[in-house]
Amino acid sequence: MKIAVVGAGIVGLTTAAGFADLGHQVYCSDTDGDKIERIENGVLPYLEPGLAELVKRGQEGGRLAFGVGASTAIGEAEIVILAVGTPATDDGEILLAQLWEAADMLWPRADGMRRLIAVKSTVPVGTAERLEARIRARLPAEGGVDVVSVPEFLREGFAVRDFFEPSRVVIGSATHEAAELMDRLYRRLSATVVHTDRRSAELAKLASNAALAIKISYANEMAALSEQTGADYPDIARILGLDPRIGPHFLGAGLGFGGSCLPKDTRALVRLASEAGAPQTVASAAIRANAVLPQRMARKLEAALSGLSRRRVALLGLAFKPGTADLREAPSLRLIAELKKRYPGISLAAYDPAVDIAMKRQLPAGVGLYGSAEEALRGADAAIVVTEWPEIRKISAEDYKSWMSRPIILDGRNCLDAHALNAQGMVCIGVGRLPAAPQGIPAYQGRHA
Ligand SMILES: NC(=O)C1=CN([C@@H]2O[C@H](COP(=O)(O)OP(=O)(O)OC[C@H]3O[C@@H](n4cnc5c(N)ncnc54)[C@H](O)[C@@H]3O)[C@@H](O)[C@H]2O)C=CC1
Ligand SMILES: O=C(O)[C@H]1O[C@H](OP(=O)(O)OP(=O)(O)OC[C@H]2O[C@@H](n3ccc(=O)[nH]c3=O)[C@H](O)[C@@H]2O)[C@H](O)[C@@H](O)[C@@H]1O
Repeated sequence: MKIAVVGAGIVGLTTAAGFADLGHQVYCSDTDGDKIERIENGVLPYLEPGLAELVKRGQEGGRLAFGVGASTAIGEAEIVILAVGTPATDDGEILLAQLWEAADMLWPRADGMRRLIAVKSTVPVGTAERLEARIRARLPAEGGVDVVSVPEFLREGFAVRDFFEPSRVVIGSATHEAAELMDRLYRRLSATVVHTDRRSAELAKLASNAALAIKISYANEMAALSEQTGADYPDIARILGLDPRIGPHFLGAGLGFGGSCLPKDTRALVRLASEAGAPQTVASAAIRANAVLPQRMARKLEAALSGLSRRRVALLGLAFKPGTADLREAPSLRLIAELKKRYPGISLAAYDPAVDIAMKRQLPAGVGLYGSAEEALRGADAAIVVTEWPEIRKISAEDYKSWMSRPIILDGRNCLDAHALNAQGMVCIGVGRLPAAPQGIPAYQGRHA
C-alpha cells in the first residue's frame, strides 16, 4: 500500500518506519526541514531503541522516503496518516492548528480519487468529523474523502516495540470501506483490533491516558497515607497489584506523572467533560493530587536538612521518565520551581544520563547541569532521585558517602534499596516507606510468602 505520514515526531516517525518495515511504501513529511535532514542522515532527534535501525532499513530497502511539506507522494498515497503535534493549554484546550495546517496542504486540486485520512494525533472528540467537513468543503464531491480515527497508544522509550506489539489497535470509522482499508493496513500485526465509531475512538484515547493518571495519583495519595499511618507503600502496591482486577502496573508512587501526554490529555478530558456537561471529578482530582507532589518532596527535604537556602542539593535525573531525553511537563521542572521558590539561595546541581543541548536550554537559570552523577553529587548536602535511570539506581553507598558532604538521599521514585543504604550509614528516604526495616522480624518464608 502507498502511505503518507504527516509529522515526523516520535509517533509519526515510528509509524512511518514501522509500516515501511511491514512492506508498505511510505513517505513521511514534516514542516521542519532541519528535522527531516537529520533523520535522512540517520541522526534521530529521539532516544528510541531500535528506531534508527528501523528507519535505515526502510531507506535502504527503498520503502521509506522523507520530504518537507506537500509532495506528489502525498497525492499518490491511499492513506494519509496525520501525526502532527496537538499541544494543550494549561486549562486543557487542545490546539489543533498543526492539524488544520497539515490537512489544508493535502491535495491542492481535486483529481477524482477517493481519499482516506487517518488521524493518529490525540484530538478532542468530534475532530475527525470536523476535519472531514473541512476537506469536503475544499474538494468537490466526485472523489470524496473518509476520515478515520486511529489513536496511538505507544510509550516513549518503547515506541518501536509498541508499534509491532500494540496492546490494541483502535479504528474509529464512519464507513465500511474506510474500516476495511484500515483493517488491511494493520493486518500484518497480530494485535487485537477494535472497530468502533470515530467519537468513541477519540474519547478512548483521552480516557486511557486519564485512567493511567488516576491510577498514579491514587498510588501517590496512598503512599502519603502510608507515611502518616506507619505503613509501607511498596508492600501495599505489591498487595494491590496481585489482585488481577487492580493489576500491578502504574502503582508506582513518587514525584508523579509528567511527559508530553498524560498531563495534557487528562486536562483535555476534564475540559471536554465539563463543556459536555459530564464532569470528570476523578480525573480532575488526579491532576490536583499530582500538582502537590513537588511540595511534598520539598517538605521532606526540609525535614531532613535545615538551612536549605545555603545548601547544595543534587538532582539525579531530569527526564520525565528513564529512557528518554524528554523534559515536557517533567516533574523535575516543577520540583526545581518549588525548591527555588521556597529556598531562594539553594544551589541545585543536576545530572541526567540523556542530557543534551535541548535539555540544557529548557532548564531554568541557576540550575547547574553536570556531565556525571559524581560531579553533581560532589559536595552536595542532599540528593533527590528524580528519574529512575538504571545508572542512577546503581550508585553505591560508598560512592554517595565519598562524594557528598552529607549522604542524605530522597528517593523520589522508590527505586533504591533504602533499607540496605541506611544499613550502610546513609539516610535514604523513600516515598510512602517505613524509615527503617522492622527490627528483629525476619521475612516470613512460609508457603504463602
Ligand atoms: N509522544 C508520544 O509518546 C505520543 C504522542 N501521541 C500524540 O501523537 C501526536 C504526535 O505526538 P509527537 O510525535 O510526540 O509530536 P511532536 O510534537 O514531537 O511531533 C509533531 C511533528 O509534526 C510536525 N508538524 C507540525 N505541523 C506540521 C504540518 N503542517 N505538516 C507536517 N508536519 C507538521 C512538527 O514539526 C513535528 O515534527 C500528538 O497528538 C500526541 O498527543 C500519542 C501517543 C504517544
Ligand atoms: O499518549 C501518550 O503520549 C502516551 O502517554 C503515556 O506514555 P509516556 O508519556 O511515554 O509515559 P508513561 O510510561 O506512561 O509515564 C508517564 C509518567 O507517569 C509516571 N509514572 C508511571 C508509572 C508509575 O507507576 N508511576 C509514575 O509516576 C512516569 O514517571 C512518567 O512521568 C502512555 O503510557 C501511553 O500509552 C500513551 O500513548
